Amino acid sequence: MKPVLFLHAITLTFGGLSVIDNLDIQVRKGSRCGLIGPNGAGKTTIFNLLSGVYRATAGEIRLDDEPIDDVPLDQRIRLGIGRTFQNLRLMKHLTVLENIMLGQHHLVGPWTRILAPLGSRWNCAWRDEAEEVAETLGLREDIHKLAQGLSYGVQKRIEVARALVGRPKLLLLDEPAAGLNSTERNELVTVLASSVPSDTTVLIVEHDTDFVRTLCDQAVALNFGRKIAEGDPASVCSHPLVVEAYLGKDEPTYRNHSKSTSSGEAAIQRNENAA
Ligand SMILES: Nc1ncnc2c1ncn2[C@@H]1O[C@H](COP(=O)(O)OP(=O)(O)OP(=O)(O)O)[C@@H](O)[C@H]1O
Repeated sequence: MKPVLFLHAITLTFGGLSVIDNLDIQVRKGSRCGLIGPNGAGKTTIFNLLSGVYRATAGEIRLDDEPIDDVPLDQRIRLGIGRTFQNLRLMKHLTVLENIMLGQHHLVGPWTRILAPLGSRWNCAWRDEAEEVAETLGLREDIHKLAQGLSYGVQKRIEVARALVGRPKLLLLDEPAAGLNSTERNELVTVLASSVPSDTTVLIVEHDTDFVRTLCDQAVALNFGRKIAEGDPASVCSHPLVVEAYLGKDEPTYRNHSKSTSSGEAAIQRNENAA
């Protein structure tokens, strides 16, 4: 089967500095693919290449066998590429439902049209759809609350809902578990597993390798913009080059890798070996 997402020989340089180096990645349709690697490895840069923020210096990106390199940023959503962000980007003065509905702009029109049916009795297919997505992400009881008063975990789920309501064929989740406590993280795994349609392909940047092992069926590890391992998540997370990339060669008892204390089968395994 042809991959739904195909990156071939992707290179990106900034002022002569190579950030992504001759990278090949293929992702199967419907896969939940984890993208892991230490800080600065190039993970978010890949998302920025896919969503059109950056253009590769060389190489080719295909979605559903169509090259997308020339498609401008504001048209990528129409190709079916939806994303969330490492740092929350919600309209905090709007309600949960309003925030979610804003993810329908490419399907419905400008925000004045999207939000017009709120507070009215119109039958409105897109409002109903946003409410359904909210329900599947466990947001039903908060739907009319302002985003700004809600917990970080709930706000993270609103971002996922806003991306999902745009009916993406490729969903990019940038560190969905970052900043969540273990209860929120487990809830997120459960709602993602049940709410994302099986034919939606999901690429997940995440430092929390337990999260990746639980949710994903495929993983790719990067370091310095290069692929250092790929395959099933358990093997990738424990691959010697991945362990070394996260922990370094000479620090076997390291416990607190910068952004991800819980992360890392790699980290945990190394600690256990050292104990
Ligand atoms: N616009 C830019 N100009 C110059 N360098 C950049 C730019 N964007 C990213 N980089 C560099 O590219 C490298 C990869 O950054 P990126 O944010 O993709 O890493 P990451 O793997 O997502 O890291 P983290 O886990 O910390 O988010 C870093 O060295 C970063 O400084």
